[in-house]
Amino acid sequence: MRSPKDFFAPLALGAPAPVREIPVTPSRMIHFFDPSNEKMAAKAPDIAKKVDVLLGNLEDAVRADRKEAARDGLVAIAKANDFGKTQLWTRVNSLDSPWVLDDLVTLVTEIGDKLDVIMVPKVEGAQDIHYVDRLLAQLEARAGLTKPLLVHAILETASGVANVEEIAGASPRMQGISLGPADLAASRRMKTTRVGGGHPGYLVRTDPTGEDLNEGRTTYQQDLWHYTVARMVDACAMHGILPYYGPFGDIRDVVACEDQFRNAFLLGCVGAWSLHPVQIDIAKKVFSPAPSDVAWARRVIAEMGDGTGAVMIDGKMQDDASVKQCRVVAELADALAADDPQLAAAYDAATKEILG
Ligand SMILES: CC(=O)SCCNC(=O)CCNC(=O)[C@H](O)C(C)(C)COP(=O)(O)OP(=O)(O)OC[C@H]1O[C@@H](n2cnc3c(N)ncnc32)[C@H](O)[C@@H]1OP(=O)(O)O
Ligand SMILES: O=CC(=O)O
Ligand SMILES: [Mg+2]
Repeated sequence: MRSPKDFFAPLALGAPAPVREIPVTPSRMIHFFDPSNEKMAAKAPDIAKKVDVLLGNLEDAVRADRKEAARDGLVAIAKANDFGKTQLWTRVNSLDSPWVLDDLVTLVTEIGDKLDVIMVPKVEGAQDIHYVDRLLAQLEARAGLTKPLLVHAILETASGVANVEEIAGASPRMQGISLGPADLAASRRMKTTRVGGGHPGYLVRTDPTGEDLNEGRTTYQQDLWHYTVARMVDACAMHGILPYYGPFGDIRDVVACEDQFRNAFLLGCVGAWSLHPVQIDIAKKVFSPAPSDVAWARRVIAEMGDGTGAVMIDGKMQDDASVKQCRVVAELADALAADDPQLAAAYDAATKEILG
């Protein structure tokens, strides 16, 4: 464990100083693509215009015999394109794999100036972040980088969940954490066979209404991921980093995907992964606050004046605590609207309707 006095000191001579605040730029969807897949790679520059984050995936879902091709493909794409405000991230192979060392050495030295965040899978504890932290500092120094790379952990092992608070605070590079429900289910020996989402067998049932135990008993499907997402959100908020829902594997089921993303949004997540182009707009819609919520938040803020005391608005009591919630929504809306004239117009129109 680093002494608090040294927390913000560079970990290698010549490495850039770590950031003190994690930049809060839009990251509603982290769009995954396989840089070794020629069709997907060809689409990457166009997709980059529609997403907040483009992520070149080198880990699971890339065939073992395509790992080098994926790494080289990402280097080529990054060198050939300027993605403007769209962030470029990568997911490297896991720390126990034969590929990760070359992933990190190649990516940082070849395209370290183009990359924003390195996603590290299957993080078990702070020790994994410490390893990556030092190695990145050495590589940044070698590459002469002036901006430090940030690190994003995937929460997808039972041990990672048990240690999530120390992972979130392990390094000033920690940008955020994503839930990885597929590997987490396997690690926990859950009996699901899916990539994220719910399960019809995970339910509660109302009490019996008579002798027949099967008669008139409504069941309600429960959210398998509630506990982990909530715990991850708290760990991230405690350390000033950003929480994300991860993958939703049933690409066809755009309805349940939207539900899962919205649960995460309401609990505090800032984004989710898009695995297929069809999931990009779902994430954009869900992780941008609804115009009616923004209008309401702006109204509460306006009516609360200096933000203290209590007022009644449409029969609902508002005070210091609700105005703080409203500020979260209004500030997110302002940040997203700054780069999106259509969203800005929708927010202003809804606000005008209720504030005049
Ligand atoms: C548990 C985890 O680790 S999740 C994270 C790892 N998984 C991933 O990254 C998966 C990424 N996505 C994919 O591999 C693919 O989307 C799949 C396998 C799910 C589906 O692929 P396909 O069967 O080709 O889907 P589909 O036929 O609907 O694709 C339509 C078009 O979109 C393209 N496409 C599909 N996914 C993507 C993507 N993520 N990015 C860019 N283009 C894509 C396809 O190449 C195809 O192009 P074409 O019209 O020129 O042929
Ligand atoms: O990597 C993601 C997961 O769900 O596993
Ligand atoms: Mg995984």
